[in-house]
Amino acid sequence: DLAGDGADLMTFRGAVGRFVLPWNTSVSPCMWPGVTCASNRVVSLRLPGSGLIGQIPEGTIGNLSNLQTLSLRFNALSGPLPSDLARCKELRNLYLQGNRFSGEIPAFLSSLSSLVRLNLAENNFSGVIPLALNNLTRLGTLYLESNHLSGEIPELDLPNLVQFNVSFNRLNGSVPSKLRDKPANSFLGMSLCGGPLGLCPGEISPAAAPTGALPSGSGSKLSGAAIAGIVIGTIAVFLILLVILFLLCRKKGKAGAAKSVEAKPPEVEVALRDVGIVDGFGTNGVAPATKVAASSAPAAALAAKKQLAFFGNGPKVYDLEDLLRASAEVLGKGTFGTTYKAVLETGMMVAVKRLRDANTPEKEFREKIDAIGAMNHPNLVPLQAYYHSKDEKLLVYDYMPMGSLSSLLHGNRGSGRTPLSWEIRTSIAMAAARGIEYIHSTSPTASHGNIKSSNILLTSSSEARVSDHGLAHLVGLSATSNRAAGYRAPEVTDTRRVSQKADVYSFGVLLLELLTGKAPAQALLNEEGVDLPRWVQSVVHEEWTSEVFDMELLRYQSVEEEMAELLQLGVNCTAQYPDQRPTMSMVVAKIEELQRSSVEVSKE
Ligand SMILES: Nc1ncnc2c1ncn2[C@@H]1O[C@H](COP(=O)(O)OP(=O)(O)OP(=O)(O)O)[C@@H](O)[C@H]1O
Repeated sequence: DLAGDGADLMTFRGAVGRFVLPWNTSVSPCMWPGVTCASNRVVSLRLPGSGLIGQIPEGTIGNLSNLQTLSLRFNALSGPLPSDLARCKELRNLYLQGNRFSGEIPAFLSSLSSLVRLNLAENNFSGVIPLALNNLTRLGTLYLESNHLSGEIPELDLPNLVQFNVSFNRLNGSVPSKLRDKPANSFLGMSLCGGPLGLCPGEISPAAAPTGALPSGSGSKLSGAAIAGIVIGTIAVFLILLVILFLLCRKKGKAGAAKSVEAKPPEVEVALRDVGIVDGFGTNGVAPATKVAASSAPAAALAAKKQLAFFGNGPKVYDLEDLLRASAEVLGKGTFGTTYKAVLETGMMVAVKRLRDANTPEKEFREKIDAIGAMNHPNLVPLQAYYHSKDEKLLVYDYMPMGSLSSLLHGNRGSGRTPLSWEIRTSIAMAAARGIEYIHSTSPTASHGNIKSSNILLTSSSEARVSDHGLAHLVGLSATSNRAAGYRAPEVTDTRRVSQKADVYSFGVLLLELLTGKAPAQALLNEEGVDLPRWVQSVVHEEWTSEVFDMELLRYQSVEEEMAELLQLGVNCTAQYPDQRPTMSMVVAKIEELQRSSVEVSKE
């Protein structure tokens, strides 16, 4: 049980990390840095580069029988591996690279049949590579480089092996047939032969073999005319493809422009007032394509009487009249109404949200909006001002020029796309988590109520900020607001009563979205999306395969553990029962830890 796991971990700490592991027995082991639990057992222990030193005793980690991931890479651990590690039958990932482990590669490793990743590189292991590793039929990664292994490489036949390296050992002989598709840099620093390393002495090249299946040059020489035909044909096909591509791009460009969230300025400039705001002409719809009649005199008089209410002590650089004169462009239509980008005559840009169906009584509205306006945090989109009348409610926010995380992740997946790096993704996760943590810190019942990727907006320097805070409570989300469906915690039946733990659930979905690149159910207009928590868990249940991650993250091999941990955090946040989910403060602490460890890895 968990208490037993905790005691074993403390013994482990006493032996190899007494002064470096800040584990506190007054809290659950699941809260200790590096420890992850599931179903009340420790399932992963990740202590990369933590200053651990010495030999791991028996009866410590070996007792963690539910362990799936053990990462002790880049420490100063030495001696043989404890033999009771053989009892960790659930182990999938074993990262021990960069230590001083010695002795033979233990035979028991071959009995850990769940292993998917095994990394023993950069240690002092000696002896031969055991043939019994062939029992590990799920193995996808086998890294053994920079040890003192000797003898020939055995006939390894691992159907799922993708990553393989035995460089810089003392191996000899030839590369076994089933490993000949691996690149030459899997076998560096030794005098091996065969496969990618060239022919072994006495070996005949398959191409030179008289009955070789591959066509060899001399027998099938092409005539000059045939070659010319092929060249001309290829060029013609290429040109046709180019024309098709060009036509497709043009078509897509046109369609995209109509749909785009970050729409181009409309051809005919429309003032905010012209969409019917304040003077009551409009229907809260999309900006008309052509300029509509100038506002009527009564409307102007109304506007003159009414004023914007500003928050904060900064200079009030515009008034309602300036705002109504600003040129407007629809950014999108959301749950609460339509949002416009307004460019004031001074060139200042703001986002104006025109609330739909906001028939909250004035007093209550003002109280709630004052509370929203008083929120001040670097990871929240600041509410600058608001306007309230019986028929019209406007909220004026800072304009976020880089748009939303949703459009960044799912918009423009074509060739012109700039991939979202691991660093940007983690910093967005960090910023969003801090924004939500701040909201939760304002009162024990305070929540955002509508966390999703279209409500995470980015500043010009790609810093993320949470938007729409407080609106779910101000206006009340309609149960039919489907775009939030994929983010909604299972226990939420009344969308006005959203708890902090429901925000954690939505944030978990957002994390999974960031890592997989997939949109949750109904998050995108006209697209299906997937039930992300269920999908991730089904893939992960099979194996921690890289398939679950966004293709754009696959090049960040060095931080694959951090990625897996962030994914696990997303899974934990989307636990079915609210009290099994972490708090936002715990989430923030975990992401901070992962960010630190990513930076350390990148320095290695
Ligand atoms: N302050 C802002 N700066 C820049 N763009 C914004 C701003 N606020 C909203 N947007 C953009 O306007 C679009 C519409 O936003 P809006 O908040 O009205 O709807 P939503 O986020 O799609 O859904 P919901 O209303 O449920 O939050 C969003 O896609 C977002 O990118």
